[in-house]
Formats: sequence, C-alpha cells, structure tokens
Amino acid sequence: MRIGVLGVGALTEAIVTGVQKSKSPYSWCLSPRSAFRVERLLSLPQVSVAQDNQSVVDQCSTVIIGVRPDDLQSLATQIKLTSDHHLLCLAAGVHLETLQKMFYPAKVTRMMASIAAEYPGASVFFFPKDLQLSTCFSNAGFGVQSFTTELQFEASMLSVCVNAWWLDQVHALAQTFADETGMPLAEAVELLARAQQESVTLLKERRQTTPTVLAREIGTPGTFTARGLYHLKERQAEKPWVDILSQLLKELKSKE
Ligand SMILES: O=C(O)[C@@H]1CCC=N1
Repeated sequence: MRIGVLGVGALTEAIVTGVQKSKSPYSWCLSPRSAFRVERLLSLPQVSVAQDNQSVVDQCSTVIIGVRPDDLQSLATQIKLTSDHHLLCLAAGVHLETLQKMFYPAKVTRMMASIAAEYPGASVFFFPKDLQLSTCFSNAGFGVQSFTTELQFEASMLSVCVNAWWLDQVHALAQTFADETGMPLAEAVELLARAQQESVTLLKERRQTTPTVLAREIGTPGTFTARGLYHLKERQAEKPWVDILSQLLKELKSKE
C-alpha cells in the first residue's frame, strides 16, 4: 500500500519511521514542506517526496493529514479530492463531521498516536473503526484501538496528553532520587522506567483486578508503599489530574 502524508511534523515523522522500521513496511509519498524532516525520512526505503500537496493526493488514495487544526481549512482549499480518497486525520479536537464537510467527497477517519509511534509497541487509535486500517497498522506491529463513540476517541487523545503530564512527574521523582542518593539522573530515570514497565505488566496480566486494588496489593498495611498511598490520598494528589482531564473533556464535548 502507498500512503500519502500532507503535513510532515513530529508525529507523522514518527509514524512513517515506525512503519518503515517494522516487519511490514509500506510505500510513502510526502508533501514537500519541513525539509529537514523530509530529508531524514528519505533515508528510509520506499519513501519519496512529491512536488506539492495535489501531487500527493494524485499519487495516493490513502493520505494521513498531519497539519495543525488551524491549517486544515487552508489545506482543504488547496487539494482536489475524489470519493476514492481515504483521509486519516490526526488533528486533535476537530470533529469527524467537520472534517467530512471540509474534505468532501473523501472518506475521513480520525486517527491519534504519539511520538512513541517511532518505536515498537506503540499504539494508534481510530474513529470510526476501519478494518482495512486496523489490519494495515497491526501488520506493522502497532497496537490498534478503535472506539464506538467520538467522545471515547477523544479520550485516546487525552491518554497521549496524560503520558506527557506523567513524564513530567517522573522527572520530578527521578530528580529527587538523584539529589538524595547521588545517583545520576539518567540512572534514576532508568529505575523509574523499569518500575513503570512493571506497572504495565500488572495492568496487562491482571486485567480482572482494578489498578487501585493492585496498588493496595503492593501497599499492604504497615509497608512503605501504604504510607505513601495514605500521604497522597490525604492530600488528594489525584485531584489536579482529574480536574484538568474533566475540564478538557468538557471542552471537547461542547464542540459537538
Ligand atoms: O496536545 C495535543 O493537542 C496533541 C494531541 C495529543 C497530543 N498532543
């Protein structure tokens, strides 16, 4: 399959790299902007660059749209599409209906991913579900999750945001280890990465057990863990996280 990319940014660069380094690479045709990113991608097999945006859609029926939400309208006016085109749109917070009107008569699927798409084990998210796309990305080794409602799909975008917030927390905790024990920051980060890996293992292997019950299995009464859980609960450490998540969800809902 040949896939076009309109708007080569950090995220689309990660996706193309991840797919091309997988066991099931495809062929790609990139829009010509972002010269430094395009140059890096051209070093991968089966990646070419088109003269302009129209040439991308002329060569590919499946096209990933990676431009910013504010630039969608201007892109839509630059390209001539047919009903054979299938656009995978990465723009956060722009509704399917809006995209369908903007890019009529093309078929549109909303897509979300993070810059981790460059590495094995990353996931991509779709709305609505599309069997061909799911197969294409699972063949390339991605985890694929599709959603029955658009609001649930927005949660996949927020899960990418949560990861960034969490990475900031990890830094603060690693810095504390580094400051208090003298270990290099990189070693402290490695330690916490291993711990997170174990959280993921527990979440995956013990799906019948809720995360909070798992936490209490580690933090049985009288343990250091239990003291930490109590300390954090008493200060409602989860509150700012839950607050911003609900606020963003509210904003996304009000756009409906
Ligand atoms: O924060 C954003 O708007 C985008 C969507 C998911 C991650 N970054």
